[in-house]
Amino acid sequence: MSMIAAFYSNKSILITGATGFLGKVLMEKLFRTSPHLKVIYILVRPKSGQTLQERVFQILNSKLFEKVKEVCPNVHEKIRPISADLNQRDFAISKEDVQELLSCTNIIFHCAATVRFDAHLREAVQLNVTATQQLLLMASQMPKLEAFIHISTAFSNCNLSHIDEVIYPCPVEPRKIIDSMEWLDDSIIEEITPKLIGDRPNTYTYTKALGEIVVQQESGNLNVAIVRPSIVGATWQEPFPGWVDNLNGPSGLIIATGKGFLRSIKATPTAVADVIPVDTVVNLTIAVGWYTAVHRPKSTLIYHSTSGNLNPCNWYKMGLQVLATIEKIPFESAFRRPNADFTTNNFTTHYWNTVSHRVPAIIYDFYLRLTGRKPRMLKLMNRLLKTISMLEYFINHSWEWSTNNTEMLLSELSPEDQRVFNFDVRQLNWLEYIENYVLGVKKYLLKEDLAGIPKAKQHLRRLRNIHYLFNTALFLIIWRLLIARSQMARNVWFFICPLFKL
Ligand SMILES: CCCCCCCCCCCCCCCCCCCCCCCC(=O)SCCNC(=O)CCNC(=O)[C@H](O)C(C)(C)COP(=O)(O)OP(=O)(O)OC[C@H]1O[C@@H](n2cnc3c(N)ncnc32)[C@H](O)[C@@H]1OP(=O)(O)O
Ligand SMILES: NC(=O)C1=CN([C@@H]2O[C@H](COP(=O)(O)OP(=O)(O)OC[C@H]3O[C@@H](n4cnc5c(N)ncnc54)[C@H](OP(=O)(O)O)[C@@H]3O)[C@@H](O)[C@H]2O)C=CC1
Repeated sequence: MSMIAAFYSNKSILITGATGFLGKVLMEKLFRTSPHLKVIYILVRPKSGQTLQERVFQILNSKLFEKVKEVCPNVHEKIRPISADLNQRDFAISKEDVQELLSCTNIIFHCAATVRFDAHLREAVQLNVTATQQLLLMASQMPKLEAFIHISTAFSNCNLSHIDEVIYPCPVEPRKIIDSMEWLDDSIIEEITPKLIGDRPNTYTYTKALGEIVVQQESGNLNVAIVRPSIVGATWQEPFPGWVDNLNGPSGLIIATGKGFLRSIKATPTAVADVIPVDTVVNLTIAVGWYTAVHRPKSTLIYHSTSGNLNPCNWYKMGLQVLATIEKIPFESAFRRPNADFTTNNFTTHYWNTVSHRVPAIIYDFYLRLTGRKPRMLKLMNRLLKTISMLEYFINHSWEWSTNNTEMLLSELSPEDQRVFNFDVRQLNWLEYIENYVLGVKKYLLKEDLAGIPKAKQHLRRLRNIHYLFNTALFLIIWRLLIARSQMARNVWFFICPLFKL
């Protein structure tokens, strides 16, 4: 029997961000390995016109939770959605719910955050700093609380090239930032944001770093730990390989590549692609909750959930495997034949963005107009290029993260726990993982049936023929124009004609 699984039996757990990518997998794993846990409280806000119940129903009836329903048939009775909005003071949680949370909670996993790179600083501070501060205040009033696990990011200190499992200071105290958000108007905040974030690329990484300092400064006597995942990708093994449910990180770019939108991206091919499977992050997080509660370390421990120093893969290898898999398992209705490459300097990036992205989009929009349809391709391409410009920072830098605490924790686990809560990324086979990731993007993000592969391949053959025809026609038009204007071209033309019986 797994000691960690047994630890969570009869426990009351609070997960923030449980409706997110990481939160869903965390909830699924807890229910599947500790079906006798008492309750999982999840802070949920109404979204896209769905009520709390509808959102929970949708999650529990998703493919991700299929196995849970076998081992924990009454899972719907053990999940307790609590209406909350982290944007509001006190999270807009009812007094009754607050009382229940304060009196019953044993473990907190704080996953909620805004992960948008372009979030306004006010929004990012509210969600990634102030909300963390407020949750810590709530936690300090929980008599039964055994551990508070804060999910940060390995990129919170991405302005450094070597990052240890420690909390680094920020130039401005979080409390001063939180207070200034109370009275500064948006335009002034926008003006000072570049100065505040300094050499960090966006408000996301900056506010995640501030959130860590708040955990350090405001945890009081709480038993806290911080987990820092790098680029969280699809599941490696459980509950099944390749599961992913959002466009963040590599997923969106895999789609853009497979659909033929993305033809080039500025990357450093040899840079470490520090992707970490979401189930690996979750296994580490659950083990951290157990270790923090049972062993009660004297200080706040930071755990890096990264792959680069233990089992490195680079962007070149990842990109090649993405393309190879798409070749074998194409996506349906591609705009163009998938074919992408990395650029390594700004000039070629701008050149290929014009030639391979914007000009084809303009031509296609012209075709849409001719056929009486609304042009949309250039707008979509520009949004994709904006997205890529925000992601490029992370694929043109390499970082070294130490993983002493994570490796220490792995050594503390029994063989059974190492099997059940496997976060040993050294066992990861990258080619297999990337293939399953692309397959998962097709099945779980694009909702494409594998039975459609022959049709998708036929569509690609058609696109190839159209591509050849277009290039041939373009060549002939240019050549005819040249012949009309150049004696040299005429001489060459009349020389080669008999050779090829033209
Ligand atoms: C030699 C061989 C070469 C082979 C080359 C082949 C290429 C292979 C590609 C695959 C490998 C490369 C992968 C690299 C990417 C990895 C970088 C990830 C870095 C994350 C590090 C930090 C990790 C964290 O701690 S949190 C991570 C989570 N956050 C994110 O990932 C970013 C979140 N997203 C945003 O911040 C926004 O989307 C933003 C700012 C990027 C764009 O905002 P905007 O409001 O303009 O657009 P949206 O409405 O959000 O979306 C617009 C449009 O784009 C679609 N989309 C959204 N995200 C992505 C994405 N990541 N990739 C692609 N497309 C995306 C979205 O669906 C929208 O489309 P619509 O049709 O309009 O809905
Ligand atoms: N994805 C990644 O690559 C990485 C993620 N992380 C960290 O992991 C954690 C989870 O990330 P991930 O799952 O990818 O992010 P998602 O965007 O998928 O999930 C974010 C979660 O936070 C919740 N949330 C956001 N705003 C509010 C709000 N105002 N009130 C209540 N809940 C809110 C969302 O709820 P709702 O569903 O209602 O929007 C959602 O459940 C974050 O702390 C992130 O920084 C760290 C490294 C990498």
